[in-house]
Amino acid sequence: MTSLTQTSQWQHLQSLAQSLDGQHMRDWFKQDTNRAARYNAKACGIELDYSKNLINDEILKALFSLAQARQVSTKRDAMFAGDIINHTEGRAVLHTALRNFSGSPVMVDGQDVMPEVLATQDKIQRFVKQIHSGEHKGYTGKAIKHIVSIGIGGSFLGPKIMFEALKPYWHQGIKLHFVANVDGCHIQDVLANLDHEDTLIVMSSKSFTTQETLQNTLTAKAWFLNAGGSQQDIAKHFICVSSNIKAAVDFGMDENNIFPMWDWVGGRYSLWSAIGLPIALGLGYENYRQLLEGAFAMDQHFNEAPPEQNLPMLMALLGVWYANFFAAQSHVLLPYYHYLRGFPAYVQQLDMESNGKSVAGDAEQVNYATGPVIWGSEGTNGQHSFHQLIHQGQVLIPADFMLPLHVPNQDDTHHAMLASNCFGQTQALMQGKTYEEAYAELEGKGLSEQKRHSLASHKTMPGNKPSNTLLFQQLDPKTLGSLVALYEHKVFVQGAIWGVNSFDQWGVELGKVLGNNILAKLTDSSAALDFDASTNALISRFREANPN
Ligand SMILES: O=P(O)(O)OC[C@H]1O[C@H](O)[C@H](O)[C@@H](O)[C@@H]1O
Repeated sequence: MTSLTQTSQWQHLQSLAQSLDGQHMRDWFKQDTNRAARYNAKACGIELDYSKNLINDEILKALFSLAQARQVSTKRDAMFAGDIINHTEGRAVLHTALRNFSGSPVMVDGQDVMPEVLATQDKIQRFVKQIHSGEHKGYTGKAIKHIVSIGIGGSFLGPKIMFEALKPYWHQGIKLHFVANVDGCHIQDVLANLDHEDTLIVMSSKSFTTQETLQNTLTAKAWFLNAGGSQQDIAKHFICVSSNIKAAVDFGMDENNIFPMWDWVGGRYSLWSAIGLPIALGLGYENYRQLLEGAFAMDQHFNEAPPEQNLPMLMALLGVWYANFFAAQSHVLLPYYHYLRGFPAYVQQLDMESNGKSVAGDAEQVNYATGPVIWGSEGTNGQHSFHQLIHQGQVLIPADFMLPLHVPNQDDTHHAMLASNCFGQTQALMQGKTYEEAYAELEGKGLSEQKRHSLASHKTMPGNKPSNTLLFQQLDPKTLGSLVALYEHKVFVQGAIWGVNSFDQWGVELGKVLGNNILAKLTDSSAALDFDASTNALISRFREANPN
C-alpha cells in the first residue's frame, strides 16, 4: 500500500486545508442559513451537530474518499466477521459479538462464539437475581449489600464510569465500590467502612496476571479472614471474571464463581463481557441489557449508514482532519452532565491505548500524527479554568460537547443554566470576538487611546475553533451504550486510516515488566542494582527510607 502521506487523497486534503487560510466559520454561518441543518446527523438517540467545524462539502467529500482509499469498510467488515485483525497478538477483535442480538453466529477459527457468550449472559442474569433477591447470602446469613469491584484499566474504567453515568437507574439496596490502584490507601479506605459479612468482592482481570489487581484481591482476602471469615466461607464472598480460568483456580477461586471472557475481547473493549458484571449488579440485569442493546444499535448504524450520516465515520474523519492537517495534538471531551464526568477518562484509555502507535501495516514507521491526547472534564467546571486555553491559546483543540436534553428529577433552572453554558461555549469558540467588537465595547470608559487599543487586543478572541455538539434525549442505559460504541468505532475508523493496530498495547506491557523487575530489587535490599544510574539512585533512596 502507498504510504499514507503520498496518496492523492492525502495531498488533496493538504491543499484544501491551505485553501481555508483567511476564511472564518462565522462568515460561513452568515452566508449559509442552512449550515446547521446540513451538517447534522442523528442515530440511536444521539444527535450530532457538526456544523461548527472547519469543513464544507468539498472537504467532507475528500475525507470520505480518504476513508474509501484506506478501505475502512473492508476493515470494518473484517472486524465484525472475526478475522484476526489484531495481527501482532494473533487475535480476532470481537467486542461486537458480546452485544450481538441479531441471532446470527459469529465465527472465530471456524467456531461460533455466540453460545458461550449467551451462556455467560445467562449466568450473569442468574447471579444478579440471586444477589438482589437475597438468595445468595454471606456466610453468616446476611444479604449482600456492598460490592467491591477490584480491577484496573479496562477491567475498571468501563464498569466504574458506566455505573456512575447511570445513577438515576441504580438498584436500591446495593452499593458499589471500585478499587484499581495498587496504592494501599485506596483499598484501605474502601474496606475500612465495610462489613465483611455483607460484602461481595468481584475481582476482574482478563489476564489474571495484573499486579495491582492480584495484590488488592490478596489484601481483601486477608481483610475478610482477619475479620472472622474462614477459608471455606470465601466462595460466598469472592467471585472473579477472567479469561485465564486456570490461573483463577490456582489462585483459589471457586470454579463456579468464575465468569469467563475470551482473548478476542480487548481490555479496553471489555465492559460488554462479564467485566460488566458489577454494572449489572449495580443497575439490575434489564438496565445492563439495555446498555448492550444500545451498543448493538450503534454497531448496526456503523455498518449500514452512508458516510454522510454515519456518526462514527464523521467524528473519526473530523479528528483526522484536525490531527493531520491542522496539527491538533489533543482533543477535549466536555460532558455537560455531572454523572458523565468520568467519560473523558474512559475515552482516554479507549483512544490513547488503541491509537497511540507509531508503526503501520507490517513494519512501516509512520511520518504522520496518530492518536491525539484525549482529555477533558465536566462542564461547566472547565469553563472557569482550562477553557481559556481553548479560546485564546496558541494550540488548536477540537472539542466534543455533550448534553442530555432532559435529566429526570432535575431542577429545571439548573438544567437550563447548564445547557445555556454548553451552547454558549460552542458559540464563543466558533464566532470569537473581533478586535472591532472589543474596541467598540470599550467606548465611553474613559480610557486613553493606547489603553483602549491594548485592552481591545487582549479581549479579541480569534474564534474559528471547531467543536461537535452531541445531544441526547436522556442519558438512559441504551443511549449510553450507543455513545460508548460510537467512540469505539470512531477510534476504529481512525486506526484504519492511520494503518495502525488499534488492538495491542506493547508500551503498556513494557511498563509492567520493568515494574516487576524493580519490585524484586525493592523487596530484597541486598540485590545488586544494575539499572541505569538514575533508576539505581531512586531505588537506593527508597531502600534508605524503608529499611527491612
Ligand atoms: O484485565 P487485566 O488483564 O487485569 O488487564 C487490565 C489492564 O491491563 C493492561 O495494563 C492493559 O493495558 C489494559 O488494556 C488492561 O485493561
